[in-house]
Amino acid sequence: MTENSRWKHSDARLLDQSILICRKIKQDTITAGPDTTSTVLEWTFTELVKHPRVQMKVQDEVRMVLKDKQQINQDDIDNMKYLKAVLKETLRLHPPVPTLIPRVARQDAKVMGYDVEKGTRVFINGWAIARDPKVWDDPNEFRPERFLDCTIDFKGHDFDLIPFGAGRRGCPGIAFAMTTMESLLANLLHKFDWELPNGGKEDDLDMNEQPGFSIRKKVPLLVVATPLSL
Ligand code: HEM
Repeated sequence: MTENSRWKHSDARLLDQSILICRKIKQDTITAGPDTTSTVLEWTFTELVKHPRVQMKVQDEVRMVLKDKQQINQDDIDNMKYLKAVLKETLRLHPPVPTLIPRVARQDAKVMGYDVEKGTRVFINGWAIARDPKVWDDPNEFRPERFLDCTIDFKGHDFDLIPFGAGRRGCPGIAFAMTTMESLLANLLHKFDWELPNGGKEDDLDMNEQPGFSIRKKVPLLVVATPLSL
């Protein structure tokens, strides 16, 4: 093998590896993206139908900001503080990846007095952390107002709220996910009112969770959308 062909061989291997990594990223992105965002939106509508007061309040905000506008832009979304609080509260109560992605300890460590041996598989229960009564008042209540005057955010700096994980392997899709969910939610609340079919009552809603890649509703949500102009 000539010097030149050796280089070609290693180049080809590098290229193969890069293609594999790109495929993996694409695969992760395709599976991690739509499933999680649609799960959060389904829970958001479930909570809004269950809490008509909140639905009315967030619709008032969206309709006041948008008026007759048909196209939403980022400035409009930035003026929707309550809509952002509604999404945050949904992510707190219904994080779609509740125990994050497991980690393996690369070396022996001591965490808050506990010994974690090298090789231990560690799950972080973000779901339980976000319902910890030591941190959250009425932790099981859906109350978006708690986020109006609160600096706790979900970007990985406040460990009380980590629906997107944190650190080097935290979710890279956070900005994309939030922009998608905020604009979808604003559009759907701007144009439609949402209620249960056949005069169903809020208490009839099944709030059970279905385990899977993301924690969806066990019974899919069925709602009636009434266009605003009717
Ligand atoms: C509401 C929407 C989403 C939620 C709640 C969410 C949540 C998460 C969580 C909890 C992790 C694990 C982080 C950790 O263990 O620290 C993760 C990883 C990941 N997410 Fe998301 N995600 C969402 C949307 C998206 C979107 C839209 C994309 C892509 C466009 C995406 C791509 C990824 C990828 C590629 C990883 C693996 C990162 C790595 O292993 O380094 N996610 N996500």
